[in-house]
Amino acid sequence: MSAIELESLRKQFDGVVALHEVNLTVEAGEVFGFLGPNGAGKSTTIDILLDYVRPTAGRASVFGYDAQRETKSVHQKIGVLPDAYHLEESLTARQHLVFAIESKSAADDPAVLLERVGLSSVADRDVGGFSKGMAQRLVLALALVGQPELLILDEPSTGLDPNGARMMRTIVREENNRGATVFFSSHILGQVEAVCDRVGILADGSLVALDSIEGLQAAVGAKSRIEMTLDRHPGPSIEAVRNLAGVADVSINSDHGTISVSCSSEQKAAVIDTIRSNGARVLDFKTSEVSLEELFASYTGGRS
Ligand SMILES: Nc1ncnc2c1ncn2[C@@H]1O[C@H](COP(=O)(O)OP(=O)(O)OP(=O)(O)O)[C@@H](O)[C@H]1O
Repeated sequence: MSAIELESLRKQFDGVVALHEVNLTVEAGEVFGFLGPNGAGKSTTIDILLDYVRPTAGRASVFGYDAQRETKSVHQKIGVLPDAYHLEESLTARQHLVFAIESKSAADDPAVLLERVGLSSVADRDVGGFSKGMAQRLVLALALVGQPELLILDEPSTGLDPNGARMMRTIVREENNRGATVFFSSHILGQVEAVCDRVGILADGSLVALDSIEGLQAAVGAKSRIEMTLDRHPGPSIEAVRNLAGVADVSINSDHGTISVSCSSEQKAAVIDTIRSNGARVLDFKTSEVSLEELFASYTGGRS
């Protein structure tokens, strides 16, 4: 059974088409990263799954339940960390959790949830005085109430420090290990790369890529990045490098005399030879795997 199914989903706000005919299936048990530049349509998709927004056409379902017609059943399956949330300033973190546990008729222990998100020491403070990161941790704890089958996390790392980001990754893995599907939108691509089985990239309301990270790397044919330090400007050989088969991207940093090339692994030697053929000496070079960040830019035209 699929956890999320979007079928020809379209949303138009007045003059703006936020989603064009989006088709997507997220399988139960997956950790799925939903990526896209600002305004791509990620929050709109999540809002449709929760029935906060109605689609113009098409259908969205969660574990077979129609998001618009069977909203209550859908909500019972989902724990959500929304893009925008409201906390009651005069209530403590523990009181928020107690309330959420009662309203979901769940059996969670608030102390355990507070411990998991690192808020035990501030459990009884009013959340009015919480920092952005502390509030974000609390909202994550609220999303975990009732062991939902599907966790929807909209930009979960917002405001988190590096320890908080690590905690988030640990929780995503723990939740997935107990069987939950995790659907998570993020701009912090390292977060997605570290935990996701598959990613979908949305750009201008259309899904432009859908694959594993390795699959995306193979699809753009650019698995390696070479950074070279040269003794002079590479001159016309730069165009020759750009034209080599298997080269996806070339950028020059004139200030530092460095050039950086994304290419297929087999073309690394050809890239260096082409630079040398123009008389430039390669003083130093290092190679690395292309990051998801670069893949993202290549799919979205660097819009984010
Ligand atoms: N209520 C609304 N009324 C009009 N236009 C809207 C509304 N909500 C979203 N949009 C438009 O729909 C498009 C998609 O917005 P959405 O918030 O889904 O993007 P996003 O991918 O979540 O972006 P971000 O990363 O900035 O949160 C944007 O052009 C946005 O301006």
